[in-house]
Amino acid sequence: ASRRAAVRMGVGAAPFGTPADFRDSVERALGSNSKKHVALLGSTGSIGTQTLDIVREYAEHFEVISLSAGGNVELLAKQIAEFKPSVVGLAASEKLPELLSRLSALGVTQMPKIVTGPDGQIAAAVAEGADTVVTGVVGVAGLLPTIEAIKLGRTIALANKETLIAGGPIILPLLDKYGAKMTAADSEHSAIFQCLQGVPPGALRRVILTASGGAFRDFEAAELLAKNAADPEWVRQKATTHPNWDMGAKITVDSATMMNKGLEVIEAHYLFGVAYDDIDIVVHPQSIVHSAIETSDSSVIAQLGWPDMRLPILYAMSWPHRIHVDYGRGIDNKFDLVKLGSMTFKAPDYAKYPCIPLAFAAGRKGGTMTCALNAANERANELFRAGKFDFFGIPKVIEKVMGAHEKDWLAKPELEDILRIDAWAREQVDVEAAKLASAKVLIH
Ligand SMILES: NC(=O)C1=CN([C@@H]2O[C@H](COP(=O)(O)OP(=O)(O)OC[C@H]3O[C@@H](n4cnc5c(N)ncnc54)[C@H](OP(=O)(O)O)[C@@H]3O)[C@@H](O)[C@H]2O)C=CC1
Ligand SMILES: CC(=O)[C@@H](O)[C@H](O)COP(=O)(O)O
Ligand SMILES: [Mn+2]
Repeated sequence: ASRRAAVRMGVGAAPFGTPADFRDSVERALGSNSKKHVALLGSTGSIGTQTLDIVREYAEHFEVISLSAGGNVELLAKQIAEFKPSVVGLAASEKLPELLSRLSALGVTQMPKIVTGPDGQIAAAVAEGADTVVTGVVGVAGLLPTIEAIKLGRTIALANKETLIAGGPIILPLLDKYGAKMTAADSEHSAIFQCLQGVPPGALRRVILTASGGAFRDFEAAELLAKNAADPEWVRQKATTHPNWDMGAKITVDSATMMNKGLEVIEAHYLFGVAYDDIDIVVHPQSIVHSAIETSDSSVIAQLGWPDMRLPILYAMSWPHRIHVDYGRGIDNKFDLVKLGSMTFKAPDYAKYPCIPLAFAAGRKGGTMTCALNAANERANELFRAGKFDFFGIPKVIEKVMGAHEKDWLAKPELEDILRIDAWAREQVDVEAAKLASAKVLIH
């Protein structure tokens, strides 16, 4: 499996030679006549806007072909005016009139083709002329557009981990069938991917996935329980603020429960073919070591840098090449170990973060269990942010949904099975939430 995954991700395909040869190859591949043509899903979000920062700064290497967004038409209109995509997807159909009037106010005369509703993202993903699809949409809403892009053989620069976690059993065979590549934009997986370049297939022994520890990393489990009982609103506010990264609301809460790390374990398994027993999690509060690998000869290789998502996004778009980045030009400043001074590492507390063992269990079970885990988490996370659910209720309800899914579990699902189980798991969360609410235990 690891050999197949390595080939799928093109590990070992990086150009070797003298630095001058390398520079030549970059210029040939990414020179002004050979840009990457980008379809960007979720252009108005954290990943989306940072992707556009890169395109703006390195316009000689990247060009936007299409954009898609949920409902932030104010920002979407500005992006259309600046990047002049040929296709735009807008999920919130009812906001089309507002988008059109904003475009008119901005003096946009070169109108893109605009597709609304769920088809909007698909239209953006398959837009003619795009070769690289950056998936910055949040949640399983990215599944269908990603599949359609894979069918066209496009490179998927994957930020939208939920799509791979829910759809891994169908996406991996599709990548093989259509010869499409998937590169990693998630910072940890970018680190692993970068460390793997030049590592021969079969020589990956272990992955060391680093975790910031999220919003509650400085609390003992009992202390956090007591705080939650006394002031759940404080816990809710804190859970939606990440100590190191400026990210969307859903992933920030996933980081606080450490479900984000659980999802990343499954993501690493699917991307790199690494067995669950060979994935370790280490809490590293500074988020400088973005992850590491151990090779078969016991060498440990890590990737380091300031916490700045633009670098992993850039590499996911420019792979297998590395473009020249001037200090301060788009990406964070020069990395400096002396300025950094020190780094710390500790083991995660699984009692405090039950989402991690749940994700390992779902991953080991495989098949549709990761879809059930992902959907239950998405819904529980949403209810928590809406103030309808308790922080500690998130893992409890996910565990219940996973248990209930055992009887319908499928090892080799079709797309229809994934969509059905995703919907079912969300409904189950609502059912469980209602029961818990009547017991006045977990809902406020
Ligand atoms: N942010 C980060 O640093 C990192 C994010 N990721 C992953 O990247 C993905 C995006 O995260 P992030 O950028 O933080 O999230 P945000 O919430 O900041 O952005 C989400 C984007 O998706 C759009 N969107 C939401 N729902 C839909 C829908 N149903 N149809 C179409 N578009 C939709 C939003 O549009 P609108 O706002 O217009 O409604 C927005 O553009 C997630 O899967 C996350 O796990 C991974 C690593 C790091
Ligand atoms: C930036 C990024 O890749 C996020 O997934 C980040 O890793 C979240 O931080 P945690 O390590 O707290 O989950
Ligand atoms: Mn990450």
